[in-house]
Amino acid sequence: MTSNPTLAELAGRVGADRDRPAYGHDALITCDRLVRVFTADGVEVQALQGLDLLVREGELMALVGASGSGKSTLMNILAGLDTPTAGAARVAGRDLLTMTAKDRLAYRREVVGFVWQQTARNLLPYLTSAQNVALPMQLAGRSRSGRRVRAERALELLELLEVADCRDRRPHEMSGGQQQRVAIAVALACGPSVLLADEPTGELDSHTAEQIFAAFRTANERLGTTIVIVTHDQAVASEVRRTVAIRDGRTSTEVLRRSEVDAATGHETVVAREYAMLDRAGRLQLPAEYTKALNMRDRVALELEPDHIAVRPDDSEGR
Ligand SMILES: Nc1ncnc2c1ncn2[C@@H]1O[C@H](COP(=O)(O)OP(=O)(O)OP(=O)(O)O)[C@@H](O)[C@H]1O
Repeated sequence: MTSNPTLAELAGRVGADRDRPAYGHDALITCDRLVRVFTADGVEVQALQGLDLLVREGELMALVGASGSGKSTLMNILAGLDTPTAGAARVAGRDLLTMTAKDRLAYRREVVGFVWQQTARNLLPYLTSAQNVALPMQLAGRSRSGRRVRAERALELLELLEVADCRDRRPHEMSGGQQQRVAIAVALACGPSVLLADEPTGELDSHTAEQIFAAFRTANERLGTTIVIVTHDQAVASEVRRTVAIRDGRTSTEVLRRSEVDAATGHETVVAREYAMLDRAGRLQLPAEYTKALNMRDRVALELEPDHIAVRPDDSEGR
């Protein structure tokens, strides 16, 4: 490293920084230092504290985190139901902070689809499955394409999600798992760029939860829809290639999984690796179990090595 850069070198660095593409320029979902503060009874709660997240087009990913870590707050913002206090959030080129009420309505109808935990919140009780799936198309002004075309698309989606046999049933005539599959079809009706699901398997047993997860995967693979699922269910979380953990209103760690094929046996195994998120200010959240194991608190010692940075317990005592 040069300790005294020349003026030309400094100018070169500034130029390189300016030409670097903006954060998240190629992502479908970009959250940049997202903040959401709630005030209840005069007390401020910082639900999101500068959260950074990038999701690329076509991803199927899970968000996990303890109760109260900010998952639902983030989902409500991405769904266009709530507005952040500060920071930036963009989905499919739409700026979620500056959208007008009219743009927000169009965004909710055309860009995002959602599936909630409570099966009852996803479907209208007095409509059949086919009518529930056709309704968003009608509301989005696709009536010009005609009732028959909407009914055909509704049936196609119910077939894709393997609940075509439920097309004439109302929600109370179906199991929880069937209702959630129909809910996914409703969420996909207008061909959204992003499908958001907040604990979609929370009310289901583990076997049904697996089937619902398979339905999300089908939607992701066959329709190319980008899907973000909030879940407490470790089994569901480990089914996806990427799981991002949220802690205290920030993304903290990320697990990436990839398949490896053994050249000799041809066996495929999934290898998982955990990463910590480094934010744009250089902040890093160390997993609590790591810091506890080495009794690290308040201050740690850092050393820059040629190919890594070592983080050691505070050794300043007695020096
Ligand atoms: N409307 C609100 N008014 C005041 N505080 C709120 C509001 N919504 C959420 N919070 C607070 O913000 C924090 C994050 O809540 P959030 O619901 O996003 O967490 P979560 O990770 O989804 O939790 P859970 O897994 O229990 O659903 C919590 O401290 C919560 O009490």
